[in-house]
Amino acid sequence: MSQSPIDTTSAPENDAALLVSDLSVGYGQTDVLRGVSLRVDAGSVTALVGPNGAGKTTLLRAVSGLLPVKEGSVQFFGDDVTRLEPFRRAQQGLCHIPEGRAVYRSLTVRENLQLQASPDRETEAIERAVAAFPILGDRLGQQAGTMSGGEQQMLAMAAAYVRDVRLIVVDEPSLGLSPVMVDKIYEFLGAMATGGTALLLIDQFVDRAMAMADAAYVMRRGEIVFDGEPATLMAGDVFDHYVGG
Ligand SMILES: Nc1ncnc2c1ncn2[C@@H]1O[C@H](COP(=O)(O)OP(=O)(O)OP(=O)(O)O)[C@@H](O)[C@H]1O
Repeated sequence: MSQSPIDTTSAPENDAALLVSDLSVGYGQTDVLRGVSLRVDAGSVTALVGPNGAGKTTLLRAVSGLLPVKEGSVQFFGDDVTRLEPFRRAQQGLCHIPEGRAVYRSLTVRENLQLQASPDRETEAIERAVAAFPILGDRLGQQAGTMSGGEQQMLAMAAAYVRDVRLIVVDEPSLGLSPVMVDKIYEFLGAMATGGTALLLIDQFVDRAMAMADAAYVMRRGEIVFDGEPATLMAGDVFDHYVGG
């Protein structure tokens, strides 16, 4: 087990899709993350778990640039993006799928996809999204907010598919969905991973997340307390030890 110290330098930096080093982030005067280090290897899946309020969402928001970093750095495929605007990170191939159904509810499915697509590639984007989630093809003219929760989540996930994405950071993709929908979402994530896209995944369905992960991290109270193999974390009472029952 290699729960500490975390070695973020074991491979050349350009083998890392994401390299987070000694990150401290907070809200106002309150520090939430303290000295967090984490790496996601290119083309691999990393799962991040931890109890409620541990700081997982805060980490993803800092990675995609939605929260300012107090100390430490974020590197994306070898480039320091710590101070880069979120849209610049997105242009470089970072896709953040936040918790909840991240769609423009008053726009149609087609309009949502067009907004996510690269300029001049809207038609291709819609074709790719429909190939991934055929149900969206029947709903192109429908207001996104009137679709079911699962359909909205598919639309949100399709954002990762309509442009050239190198790393997806995804926050609780299966929250509130039926088992069938969760299957579809994981099928999609699995296909993205097989295609070579790196993933950083938070999910309360720990078994599902760990089943597809190459690496696992546990966060508690704003600090990483475990990093290692998913199988190690899931063996015996290791998970309970780090995450709590
Ligand atoms: N906008 C905010 N302003 C102030 N504090 C916040 C804000 N958002 C989150 N926090 C606090 O930061 C801490 C970490 O929250 P965060 O949402 O990152 O945890 P999490 O691990 O994703 O939790 P969960 O699994 O419950 O979603 C919590 O104590 C939370 O109350």
